[in-house]
Amino acid sequence: MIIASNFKTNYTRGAAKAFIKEIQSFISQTNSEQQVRIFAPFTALDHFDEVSNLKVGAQNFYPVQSGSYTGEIGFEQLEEFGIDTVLIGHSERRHILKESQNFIATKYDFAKAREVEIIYCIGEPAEIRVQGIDAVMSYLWEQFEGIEINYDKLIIAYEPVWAIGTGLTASLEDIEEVLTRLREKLCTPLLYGGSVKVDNIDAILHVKACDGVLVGTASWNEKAFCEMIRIADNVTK
Ligand SMILES: O=C[C@H](O)COP(=O)(O)O
Repeated sequence: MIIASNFKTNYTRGAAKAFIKEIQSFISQTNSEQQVRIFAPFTALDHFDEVSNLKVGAQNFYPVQSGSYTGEIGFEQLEEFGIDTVLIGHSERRHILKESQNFIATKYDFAKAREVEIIYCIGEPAEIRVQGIDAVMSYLWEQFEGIEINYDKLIIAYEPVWAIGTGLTASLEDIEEVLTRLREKLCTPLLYGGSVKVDNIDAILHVKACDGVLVGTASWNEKAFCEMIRIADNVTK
């Protein structure tokens, strides 16, 4: 399964390095088979010791190799550190940074052309959720506009906006219903994100169509993140 941590706007370079080192040694000692991803801030990107099933990725990028885009990070800067996994479409970029679906699709095409792994995030806000599953699915499918889903390095993360950083997790039934409906059209791994923590990860990973999790807040603690990886190791599907 895929167990991913998104640091968001947290962790200094030094703290991120210490975190990644601890996760690497946990994976090595336990021979964990999980595919672990850590999306660190740009300032923390670096060359890290090789642990085959752990990758450090980028939370964002500007869709250029390099150029005159003041304040942005292009692929040249990611390639320096061998970054080959990126987040695209995260709700905080859609809603807070106002990224349009058109711009998200441009970023997607750019990353796909460079053959990197993409964790593509989708999710509905609360006002859509209350309208029921059909409204939720229409909203989610709109977030695939311009996205070529037949890409072998694509992973989808379903993250209801109202569940992100709120402590409110979607019910297991809701997660299962959405992931099952996505599965009808997508053959990529499907993750759930939104207030995943040590106490609920086991149940979420047991949801039939769920191939892993994208964790924010609860992963910002080495011990808790290691515990989540350990729990995932005990889930057999
Ligand atoms: O990228 C991670 C998601 O936004 C989930 O964040 P959260 O675990 O703090 O709810």
